[in-house]
Amino acid sequence: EEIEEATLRELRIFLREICAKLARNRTFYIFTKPVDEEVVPDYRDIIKEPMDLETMMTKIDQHEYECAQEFLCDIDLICTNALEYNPDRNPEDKIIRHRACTLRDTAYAYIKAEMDTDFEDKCREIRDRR
Ligand SMILES: COC(=O)N1C[C@@H]2C[C@@H]3O[C@]2(Cc2nccnc23)C1
Repeated sequence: EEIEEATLRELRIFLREICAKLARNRTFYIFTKPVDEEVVPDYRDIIKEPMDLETMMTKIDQHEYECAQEFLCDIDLICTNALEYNPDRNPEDKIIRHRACTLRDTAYAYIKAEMDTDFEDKCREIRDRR
């Protein structure tokens, strides 16, 4: 109902700012857009559920996140995809794995630092009720 819609609106505003801040960080450039299948033809043979920050921004606008935990699940997906597709000991793979882990840790830190725990609890209660 109306109070709940106001809460979800506030969540979307908060998540857009977190998502934009991550996308502005040049360390995370490789995660800002979907991996181009013309550039990397086998990517979608290996990674069954691609994810990136631009797709996440669209999901926010489509009301697909009802709490911060669901947003962080997609951050985790970006990270595990990168670890799975780039597993080798060569320098390029190591760099992208390090960037993926840094993206994950930075996202969790931003949300913990800037989100009221009882606001997240309220979002989860609304989600669980629906
Ligand atoms: C999240 O991004 C990734 O997991 N990848 C994996 C691909 C392998 C490597 O880096 C990527 C793009 C690319 N293009 C050309 C040649 N090699 C690469 C980005």
